[in-house]
Amino acid sequence: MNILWAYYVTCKYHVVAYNSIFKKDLFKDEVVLVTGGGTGIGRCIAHEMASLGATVVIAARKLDQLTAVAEEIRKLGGKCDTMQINIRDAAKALELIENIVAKHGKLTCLVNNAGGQFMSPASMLSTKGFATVVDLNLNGTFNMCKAAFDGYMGEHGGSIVNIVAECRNGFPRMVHTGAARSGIINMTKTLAVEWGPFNGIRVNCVAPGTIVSSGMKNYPDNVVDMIAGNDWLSPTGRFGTESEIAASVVFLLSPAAAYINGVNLAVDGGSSLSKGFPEGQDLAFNPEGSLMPAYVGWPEGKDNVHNLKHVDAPQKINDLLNKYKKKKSKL
Ligand SMILES: CCCCCCC/C=C/C(=O)SCCNC(=O)CCNC(=O)[C@H](O)C(C)(C)COP(=O)(O)OP(=O)(O)OC[C@H]1O[C@@H](n2cnc3c(N)ncnc32)[C@H](O)[C@@H]1OP(=O)(O)O
Ligand SMILES: NC(=O)C1=CN([C@@H]2O[C@H](COP(=O)(O)OP(=O)(O)OC[C@H]3O[C@@H](n4cnc5c(N)ncnc54)[C@H](OP(=O)(O)O)[C@@H]3O)[C@@H](O)[C@H]2O)C=CC1
Repeated sequence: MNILWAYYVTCKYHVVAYNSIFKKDLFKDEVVLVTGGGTGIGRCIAHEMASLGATVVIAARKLDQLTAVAEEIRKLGGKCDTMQINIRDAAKALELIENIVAKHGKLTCLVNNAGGQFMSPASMLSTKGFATVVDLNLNGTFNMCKAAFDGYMGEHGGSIVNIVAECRNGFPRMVHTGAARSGIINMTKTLAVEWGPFNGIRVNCVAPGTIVSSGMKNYPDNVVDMIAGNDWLSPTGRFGTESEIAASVVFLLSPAAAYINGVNLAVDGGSSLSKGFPEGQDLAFNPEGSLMPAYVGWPEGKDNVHNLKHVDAPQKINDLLNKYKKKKSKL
């Protein structure tokens, strides 16, 4: 009898714990701003958060892309609004936050996903080119954090996730972004400490490795070719998916991460640990293909979990997803 009772209690509390974290309305009281939410990783984060009940505001420069994503989300039953922003403009950033609070009553989560760079060896890079990428990524992310603090979170609390890039061992051919993203990682630690006492604000980073996403469309064909042929250099034998980045963001914004503050979560399949072993040397990981199937959570639905038509990477990189999905993910 005691054993049966213990089993009942274990099951009951297991279910309670499970529901308390993963229920579909987990974010129903949250208003989430995702910068760069009209494309790629930002779009996927917006979908995931909306599917968990959040009111999502997506913001970037190109309104047409934002409108299309908002329509997708609304068709699936989610709540999504669009607003225009250039994150390099600090005054406009504050205006954006004030508009969100005026319209939606609050801003409880901010995902600083907007950003980017171009590829260039440091020796060929102009001073202006370096400054431009630092301004976009480092200053732009600070502008948004500060605006969120001044416009709402300083008084009411909230949670911020800064998307950076895996750059543990530097970033050859992208010195500007490596410097900017490392700056964001350090800034995140400082803000976590300074702003924690303001109603429990949490600030964390997610550092994607190489991800099959629309962002790759920004690179010329020769760079895409080079990237597409190098997935086996990761210990997982593959690149990551937009869904795998979105899942880590959802986790960090959720109550499950309530005691996580100031961290940089690498979502890179361990590739940052294996850098320094170029092709042809002893660490050839999985030339035959990935042993870790990809998690593709969005687009959602039983039959289209692996229907990847919404992922909008260059063809050569998008095609890799078919290779990665061969073994069904247990997730
Ligand atoms: C093994 C490799 C693995 C690779 C992993 C990749 C991991 C990362 C992936 C991603 O992040 S996905 C991509 C996400 N999205 C983007 O990157 C956005 C694309 N980039 C841009 O939008 C722009 O490049 C920019 C960074 C925003 C800059 O645009 P902006 O209009 O502000 O600058 P410009 O006025 O055009 O130029 C300013 C300055 O920079 C120089 N410059 C611009 N592009 C290049 C280039 N391709 N090569 C060299 N230099 C460039 C430009 O010449 C200007 O300087 P000056 O010439 O005036 O001195
Ligand atoms: N894909 C990958 O392998 C990796 C990506 N990342 C980072 O993840 C983030 C998302 O990347 P991904 O989805 O792949 O790439 P995308 O290029 O698709 O996304 C970048 C987004 O940022 C927005 N953006 C750029 N500049 C500005 C600006 N000045 N103000 C407001 N919005 C801006 C763009 O919208 P718009 O042009 O309309 O303004 C776009 O939606 C980026 O920061 C990227 O650098 C990091 C590591 C790896």
